Amino acid sequence: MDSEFYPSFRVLLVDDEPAWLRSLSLALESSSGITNVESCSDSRKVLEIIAQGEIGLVLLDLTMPHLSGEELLVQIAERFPAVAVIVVSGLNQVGKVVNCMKLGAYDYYVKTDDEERIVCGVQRAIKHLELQRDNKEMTRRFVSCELQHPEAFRAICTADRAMQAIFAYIEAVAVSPLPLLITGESGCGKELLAQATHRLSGCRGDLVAVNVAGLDDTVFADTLFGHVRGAFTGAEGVRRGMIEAAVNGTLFLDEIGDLSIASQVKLLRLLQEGEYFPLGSDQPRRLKARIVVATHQNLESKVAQGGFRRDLFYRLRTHHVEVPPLRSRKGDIPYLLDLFLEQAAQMLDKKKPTPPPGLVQLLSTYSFPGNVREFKAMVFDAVSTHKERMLSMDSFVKAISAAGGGVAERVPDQNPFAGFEPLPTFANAANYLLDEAMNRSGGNQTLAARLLGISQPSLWKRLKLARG
Ligand SMILES: Nc1ncnc2c1ncn2[C@@H]1O[C@H](COP(=O)(O)OP(=O)(O)OP(=O)(O)O)[C@@H](O)[C@H]1O
Repeated sequence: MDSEFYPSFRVLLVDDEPAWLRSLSLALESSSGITNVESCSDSRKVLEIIAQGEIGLVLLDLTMPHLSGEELLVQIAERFPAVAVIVVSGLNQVGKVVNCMKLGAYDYYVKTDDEERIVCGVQRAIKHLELQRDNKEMTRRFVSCELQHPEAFRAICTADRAMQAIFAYIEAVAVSPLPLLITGESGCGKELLAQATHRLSGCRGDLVAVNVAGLDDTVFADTLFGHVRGAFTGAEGVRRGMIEAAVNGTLFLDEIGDLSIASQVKLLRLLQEGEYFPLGSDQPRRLKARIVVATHQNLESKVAQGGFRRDLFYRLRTHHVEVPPLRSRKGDIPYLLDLFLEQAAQMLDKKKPTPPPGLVQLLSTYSFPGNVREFKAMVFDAVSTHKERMLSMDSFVKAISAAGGGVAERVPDQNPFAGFEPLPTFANAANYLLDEAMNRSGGNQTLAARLLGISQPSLWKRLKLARG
C-alpha cells in the first residue's frame, strides 16, 4: 500500500467551477485520505483523460459548458464500462436523478448535501470498485491457475493442490487494501503465508507482527496505538505504536481469536474509520498499513458463542484463506522431510543423513496435531541425536508414541468382515492383517507393529508362526 496515493486507481473530479473542485478534493483528502485525485474543469477533456486508463471513478457535474454531464455519462458508460460515475450536481430534481441512474450512474449527490455524506458515498464506491477488481483478478488467476510470483512462496514447501490454490488466491488479493484473514491449526504455516502476502503486496514498509494473545485491553491499545508523553502514570516518553512501525507495510496480528471483546471494539473502529488516537492524544492518525490477521481458532463458532464480535468477523474475513492441516496433505511429508533434514544438517553442521526406508510410511500414519512445526521439531531432534549415515527410526517412533500413538485413527464405519460368508478363522484373519501391515510398511517390522498396535517382538512371533 502506498502512503501517497489512495486508492490504487485515480478518482477524476469534473466540474466547471475550480473553487468547487478544490474544496471537494480537500474534503476527500482530509476526511478519507483519498489522495489519488485528478481535477478537470473542461468537459471536453474528460474522455481523453479516462482513455489514458488510470481512472476508476469519476465525480461528475451535470451543468457544464461544451458537454453536459449527461452526455458524458452516456459516453463513459459506453466506452469505459469499468469506470464508475457518481453525479455531484447542483440540480435537486427527482427526474434528473432517475435519468442519470438509468444512464448508468453509480450514485447521485446534490452539491448542497452534507459534505460528509458525499465523502462517505465516494468511500463506499471505492470499496466496491476495489472488491470488484479483486474478484476479477482472482477469477483470472484461478482460471489460468498460474502464479506470477512463485518466488514469494519459496519458504513454503508444498506440492499440495489446495495449498497451490491458496497461493493463487493470496497473489490475487495481496494488493488489496482490505484485511486478509488466515485461519488454520497451530503450526500449519499461517505466519509464512502472512510473510508471502507482505512480499506480494508491493508495500515498501516493514511487516510488523504482533501476537495479541494474552494482551489485556490497555496493553493492546498501547502496543498498537502507542502513547504520548504523560498519557498515564509512568508514561515518561513517547511510545511509537506498532501501527506506526508498520506504516506503508503490513501489520500482522496473530492469534486474533484470543482478543478480548474490548480490544475487538478498538480494532473494529480502527478498520472502519481508518484512523486511531495514540493514548493521551486527541490528534487522530491515519492507518497506513495493510492488516493481515491469523488465528488457529474457529472464529465462526466463537461468534456463535458470543466470544467474537460478528461485525468484526465479517470485516476481517473479506479475504480469507483456511490452511489445511498437515494430516490432510500427507503428500507433502516426503518434501518437508527432505527440506528439514537439509536445514537441520546445515544448522547442526552435520552431513545430511539418509532417511531410513519406511520412515515416510511411518510418518504418514501419524496425525501431526502440531502440524508442520511439530514435524520440523521431530526432524531436528532426530538429526541432532543421530550418528550413523542412515537416520535412525527410533527417535521418530518415540516422538510419535510420546504424543499418544497418533497412528491415524481410522476406525472403519462398517465392520470389514460384515459381508464375509463364511467368516475367516481367527488365524486367517490375523494372517491377512499381518500381510496388509507388512505391505503398507514396505516390509518394515517396526512400522508394521505400530500399525497393528502390538510390540515388535510380538509381531515377529506372529510372523514366524504364520510363515511356519
Ligand atoms: N510448508 C512449509 N514449508 C516449510 N516450513 C514450514 C511450512 N509450514 C510451516 N513451516 C514451518 O513450521 C513452523 C510453524 O509455521 P508458522 O509459524 O507459519 O505456523 P502458524 O500456523 O503461524 O502457527 P501458530 O498458529 O502457532 O502461530 C515454522 O518454523 C515454519 O517455518
